[in-house]
Amino acid sequence: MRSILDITDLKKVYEGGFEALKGVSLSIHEGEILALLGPNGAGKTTLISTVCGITTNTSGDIRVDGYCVKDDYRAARRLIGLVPQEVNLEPFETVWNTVRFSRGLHGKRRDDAYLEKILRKLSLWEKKSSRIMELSGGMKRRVLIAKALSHEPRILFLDEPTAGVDVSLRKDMWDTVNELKRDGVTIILTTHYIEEAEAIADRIGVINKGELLLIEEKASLMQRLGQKQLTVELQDAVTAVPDALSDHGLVLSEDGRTLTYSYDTQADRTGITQLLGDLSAAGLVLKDLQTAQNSLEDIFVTLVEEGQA
Ligand SMILES: Nc1ncnc2c1ncn2[C@@H]1O[C@H](COP(=O)(O)OP(=O)(O)OP(=O)(O)O)[C@@H](O)[C@H]1O
Repeated sequence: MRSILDITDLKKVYEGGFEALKGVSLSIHEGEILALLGPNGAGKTTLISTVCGITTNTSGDIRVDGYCVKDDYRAARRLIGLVPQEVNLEPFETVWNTVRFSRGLHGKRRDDAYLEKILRKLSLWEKKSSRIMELSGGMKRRVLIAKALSHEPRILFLDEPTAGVDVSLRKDMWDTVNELKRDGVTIILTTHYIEEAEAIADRIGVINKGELLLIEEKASLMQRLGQKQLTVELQDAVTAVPDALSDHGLVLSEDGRTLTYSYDTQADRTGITQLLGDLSAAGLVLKDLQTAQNSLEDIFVTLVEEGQA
């Protein structure tokens, strides 16, 4: 797969000595959606800001389609669109002028047909003459995207695109992001919402305390780290897990009615057959069985906790 952004050993030490990025290396594949997950203060915004030239890196190398962000700033920056976390629009300006000025700022020739296409795609065409202050929060966020796309970038950074946005708007945003991907735009988004990464990302990177803990295909990550749980509902409550079942690592619920067994989905043997035999031999009558896959959230929490330990 062709990479469109290569970051090598990126370090950022802020004035005052705080080390926000401690040597991050990653490559972004052209056309993918990468979600960067991490708790508050992990370094996600710092990473985006250094790639976009808003802050300078202390050391390391950043190349956008081969162009060095330091030595070839203009060529590199032209390929990037940034949708910032904060809505930073001029309230009295119209939607149309906002995107037109933004295109001009990047030194691109006027192309009203292209801007119309972008506004239509983002369902903003009907609002092109409205002033920003007249728009809803969701529309303002879409204007930020239109602005970021105004100079036809190939990589779009979205810094927490759905922070504080209600559920239905969040889903709209995911549709928009997917559509941009279909148009060939490479997308890197940061998020606190694991469900967001789960819903739209092709690959997931986890950052904590300035370090990239992992970067992996979503599907393989979930399969590799995902455990499954088998929950057994008992006909009659028990006060403790019978001794004969102690090898299975079962967890008894507080009401004594359910036993939970965790198993590795990748293992050759899950141990379920043995468990069911032992349950029966222990005289327990089963009322119901359920299995559930660990969510990305469980995986993420475990990773960050391991990193902190
Ligand atoms: N200008 C600055 N000067 C000093 N420290 C800074 C500066 N900007 C950010 N930091 C620190 O760097 C760390 C990483 O911040 P950053 O904003 O990159 O995190 P983040 O992962 O984007 O967090 P959030 O999810 O809360 O936005 C934080 O501890 C933050 O306080």
